[in-house]
Amino acid sequence: MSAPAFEVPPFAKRCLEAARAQWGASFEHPFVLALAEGTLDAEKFRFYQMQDARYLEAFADAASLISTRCVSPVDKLWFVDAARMALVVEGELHAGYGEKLGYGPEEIAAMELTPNNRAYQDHMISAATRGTLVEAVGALTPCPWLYIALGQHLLERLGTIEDDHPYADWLRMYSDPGFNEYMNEILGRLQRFADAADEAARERAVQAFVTSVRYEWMFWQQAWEHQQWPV
Ligand SMILES: Cc1ncc(C[n+]2csc(CCO)c2C)c(N)n1
Repeated sequence: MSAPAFEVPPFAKRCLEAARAQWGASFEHPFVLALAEGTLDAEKFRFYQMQDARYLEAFADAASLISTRCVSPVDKLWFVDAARMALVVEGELHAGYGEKLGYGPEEIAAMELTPNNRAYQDHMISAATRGTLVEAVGALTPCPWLYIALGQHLLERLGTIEDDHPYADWLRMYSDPGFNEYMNEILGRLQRFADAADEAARERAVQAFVTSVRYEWMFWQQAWEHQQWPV
């Protein structure tokens, strides 16, 4: 086992403990297993990536909204940067795959969101606008945390990511140790905002975190089944 890649403060531990079963389910999802093995159907990956491009816009909006609610300029700047990074860094990953898989910004903008994607986005934006600050950050945190934990876990399992692996760019992006600092920064803020809140607000933040972890699983699922609206 490698050393822990980043610090997990007590409140983040409490959140993770509350979401243990849902968190583990993502690691077992057939989409994730096939992605790691390189056997994932390209059409499923294309569907996922296009939905994800729109999801990242909502992540950036949630982070921007959170920045307006922070008091300290250092905290504001961190969330503004997180919004920017979601659009720029991950946008590059999407541009690369868009070229390979044949989709561009117009198709992404015109595409209908799946029910699960829409629900996840609405949950994050609702927590960012209607929740307390700790609840807003609680809803946002599973997004980077689960992917980075997953990326590091898959890298450990695969040993190395071969250049000819069809999803090498995706796997390399999320197993990049550069994200460890990002995780220390967001989990440290989650702790500080939890410390400044009352217990009722902390419990709501835990529940918002668990809900986002559920939606992370549902995001794999909507791509796996090419989810459609029932009517
Ligand atoms: C559904 C979904 N969940 C999580 C991520 C990963 N992610 C989104 S923003 C961010 C922080 C760095 O920009 C990370 C790691 C994703 N792409 N799609």
